[in-house]
Amino acid sequence: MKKALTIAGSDSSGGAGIQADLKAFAANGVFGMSVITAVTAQNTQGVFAVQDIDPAVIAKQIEAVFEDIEVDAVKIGMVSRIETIETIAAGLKKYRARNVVVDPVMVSKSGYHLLNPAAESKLTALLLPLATVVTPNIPEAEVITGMKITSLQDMEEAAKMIHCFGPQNVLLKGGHRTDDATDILFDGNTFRYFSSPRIATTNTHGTGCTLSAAIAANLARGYAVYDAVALAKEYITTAIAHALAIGKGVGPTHHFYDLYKRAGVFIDE
Ligand SMILES: Nc1ncnc2c1ncn2[C@@H]1O[C@H](COP(=O)(O)OP(=O)(O)OP(=O)(O)O)[C@@H](O)[C@H]1O
Ligand SMILES: Cc1ncc(COP(=O)(O)O)c(N)n1
Repeated sequence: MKKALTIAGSDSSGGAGIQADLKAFAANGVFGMSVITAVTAQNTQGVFAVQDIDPAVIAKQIEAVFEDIEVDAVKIGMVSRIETIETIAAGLKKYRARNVVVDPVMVSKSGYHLLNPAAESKLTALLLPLATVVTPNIPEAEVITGMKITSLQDMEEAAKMIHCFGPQNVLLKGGHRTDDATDILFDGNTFRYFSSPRIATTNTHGTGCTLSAAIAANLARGYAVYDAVALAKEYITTAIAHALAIGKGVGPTHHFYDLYKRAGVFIDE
């Protein structure tokens, strides 16, 4: 079994962060492992407290995993602050991590700053060059590039600019578009479009976490980047189409819809 590692924050409500990543890993056929960067007290309505994990403990978690287990892919999510980013970058370099998917998480759907704005440029400078794929959403791409993104042309332009920071591939996600949910993949030469209609649901907590973890799982299993993204896009679209009305706010996606359907366990919300 291939092994994938998520380096991210814990979401107590289970829809985003480490919890979403481990569910997405399991649903996409890999053994999931985790390095926790921060513990958040959050639910479908908001984030109420954050405790950053001591960088020495983050470094030890990375060491414990890589010294013992072959890591086939890594997904990076919430990285909170400068010390955390520096620790992760050093760890990934030390262990020559491969198939690295960086989700540059900045602000939660509920509006909480999961990344200290003072650390934004550090994330760009230290983590983007290590990425096989970086997966910004539109607001994150606007922060990274400093440009306003309102059209598919703007998305292409921003993807080109982000590629200059050193990732091998940029997947600019269109979840914040108003008409459809088109994501654009740029490998430095070619733009590839992954389109799906916009699904009318308010339950989209953790969509980006889930997509980036699924891409990492597919890379771990040996898929090329284009195929890894295409399969992950199908997976997230199904997870959103069958999203769960759990909690009083923005509910989570359904990480196991296809598996449950095949097993006849549970059909739909
Ligand atoms: N309403 C929707 N219908 C269909 N696809 C969607 C919808 N919302 C998001 N997506 C898709 O979900 C994936 C994640 O994109 P999104 O832009 O929501 O990420 P994100 O904002 O980083 O998510 P999060 O911060 O919640 O983890 C993309 O493939 C996007 O196109
Ligand atoms: C620990 C953690 N990581 C990432 C997100 C982003 O997810 P969303 O934008 O859906 O709130 C989150 N809310 N919490």
